[in-house]
Amino acid sequence: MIKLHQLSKKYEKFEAIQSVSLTVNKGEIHGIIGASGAGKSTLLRLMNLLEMPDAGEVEVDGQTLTKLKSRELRQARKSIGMIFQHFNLVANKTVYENVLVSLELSNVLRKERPGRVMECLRFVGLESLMEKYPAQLSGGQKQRVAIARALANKPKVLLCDEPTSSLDPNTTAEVLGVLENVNKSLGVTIVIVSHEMDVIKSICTKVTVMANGKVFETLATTPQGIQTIDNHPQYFVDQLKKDKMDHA
Ligand SMILES: Nc1ncnc2c1ncn2[C@@H]1O[C@H](COP(=O)(O)OP(=O)(O)OP(=O)(O)O)[C@@H](O)[C@H]1O
Repeated sequence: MIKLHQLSKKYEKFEAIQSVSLTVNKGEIHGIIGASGAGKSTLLRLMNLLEMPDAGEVEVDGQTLTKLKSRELRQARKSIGMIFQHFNLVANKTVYENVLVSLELSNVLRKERPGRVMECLRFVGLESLMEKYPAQLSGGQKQRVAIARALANKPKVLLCDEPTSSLDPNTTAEVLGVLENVNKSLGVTIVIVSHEMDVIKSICTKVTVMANGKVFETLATTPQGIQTIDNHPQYFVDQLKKDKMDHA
């Protein structure tokens, strides 16, 4: 589904990505993990040419993006959705309007838009919040709006840049559940950049470890399942007391 061939990217003289080749197969949930500065986000942004490589090729769904003219690239990008750590929602638009924007931008027929927006909101379980504004939502709800917006154009690939890094453990679990559902029931291939090992282990079927702008290793993994924690205040008290005893 995604093939990167000897990709390189420099910022001034700094080589952020150094001749990286990587294949993401159709249907995978492919994790990318590594230390801060390893090049994970840059590599993800190269997959839809949000960053242009200095050298190498990017192929997505059989099309070599790096060879396309700007109009063709805009068309090809419709099959690549993206979500971000800080959600990137439009603050003065409602949940409904935030999803609608992506259909307006891609010139979907006007009469088809309302049905498609509602379909996406239903998928992420947010129909009842369609009139709310982003500031009225929790972090998990905001990320679900962003997922609905990314799904609006029926992408084949969803790129996720630290999608749960601003969220608490249970909200992380909620968002990971939605992403797993996007993969399983819609057949969307997912690439997820995270520095959180638990996130990567929970849903990924393949993981690439990056270091210093290079692929250190890519390995197949068995998803361990999504963990939730007890949200009851006594749980936190018990954990704090346990830690104190462990260090006594
Ligand atoms: N637009 C930019 N201009 C200059 N340097 C950049 C730019 N984007 C990234 N870099 C540098 O490239 C390197 C890789 O950055 P990148 O964000 O891809 O790493 P990362 O592995 O995602 O790290 P983190 O987990 O901290 O986000 C870093 O040293 C970063 O400072």
